[in-house]
Amino acid sequence: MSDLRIAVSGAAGRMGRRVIAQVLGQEGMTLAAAVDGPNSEFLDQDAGTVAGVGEAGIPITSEYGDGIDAIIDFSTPPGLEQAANFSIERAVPLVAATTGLTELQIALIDEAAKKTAVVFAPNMSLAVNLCMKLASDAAAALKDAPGGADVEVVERHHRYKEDAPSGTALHFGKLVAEQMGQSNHVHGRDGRPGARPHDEIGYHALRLGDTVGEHNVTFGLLGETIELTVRSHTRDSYAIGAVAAAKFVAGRSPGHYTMNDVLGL
Ligand SMILES: NC(=O)C1=CN([C@@H]2O[C@H](COP(=O)(O)OP(=O)(O)OC[C@H]3O[C@@H](n4cnc5c(N)ncnc54)[C@H](O)[C@@H]3O)[C@@H](O)[C@H]2O)C=CC1
Ligand SMILES: O=C(O)C1=N[C@H](C(=O)O)C[C@H](O)C1
Repeated sequence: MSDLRIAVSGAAGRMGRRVIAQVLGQEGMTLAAAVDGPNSEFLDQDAGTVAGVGEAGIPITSEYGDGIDAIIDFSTPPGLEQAANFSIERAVPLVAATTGLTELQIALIDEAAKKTAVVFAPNMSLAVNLCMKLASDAAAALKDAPGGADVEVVERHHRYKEDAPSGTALHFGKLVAEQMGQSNHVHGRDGRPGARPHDEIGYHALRLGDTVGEHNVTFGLLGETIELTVRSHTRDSYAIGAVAAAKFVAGRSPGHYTMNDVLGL
């Protein structure tokens, strides 16, 4: 069987470099393209060298080429648009990992899923996706807890992160709200907001040094508290999940697939 040819979007970024390292290190997988922004200082440089894993023979470019079996995108909202448009034009399977997208950009991913197989997830890590399931289960069990359960989501990331709260924090909140029905999503608190209504999920975004990524979901009951915490120590936890997702979507029927599908959760 021939190698799976992967294009990495956001190739010179923190995540792109780790994805390239994974792709180059895996049997049965080839780096077919390394795409970064049109103004990237890394254009024309070797993708493997930029990733710190030795020469790959693939230059970083601003355009996709031919012969791509799947795209893994960890870039920026415009980078995701470019990747999704290419995926739509060529029916190339897409792993969409960029967060902080607009409704229009999400609609573009939906369009791609009509043409090809797509995994669109704010977090590709095994531990985080398992924690999402646990949070959903906890929310279902606590839905009718006596006195009610207050849910707060706290996330910590590195100082360079551009969107807040994280896509993962928002997804935790969505999963909880699907079970418990909260319709009010509050971002931080200030002044005198008054007593906390039950119909609310609070989100709090911390930006600290080089923190890779941490999420905490707290269920506050009357008399006791439950906390779920997941910490990513290395970006490889996301890169490994993304590469597994690329293997999963390649050659699969069009449609949206989840990380639960990929990871068998
Ligand atoms: N779903 C997941 O598991 C994870 C998602 N992310 C998300 O991935 C995204 C990237 O994160 P980082 O690597 O930390 O950011 P970064 O800022 O280090 O890298 C982004 C890269 O995208 C490049 N870029 C800009 N325009 C582009 C274009 N048109 N086409 C291709 N590339 C382009 C930039 O030049 C840069 O090299 C963020 O949205 C982040 O939230 C990050 C980690 C895990
Ligand atoms: O920007 C990051 O670093 C991360 N972004 C994702 C998000 O916004 O949820 C996933 C992970 O937490 C790291």
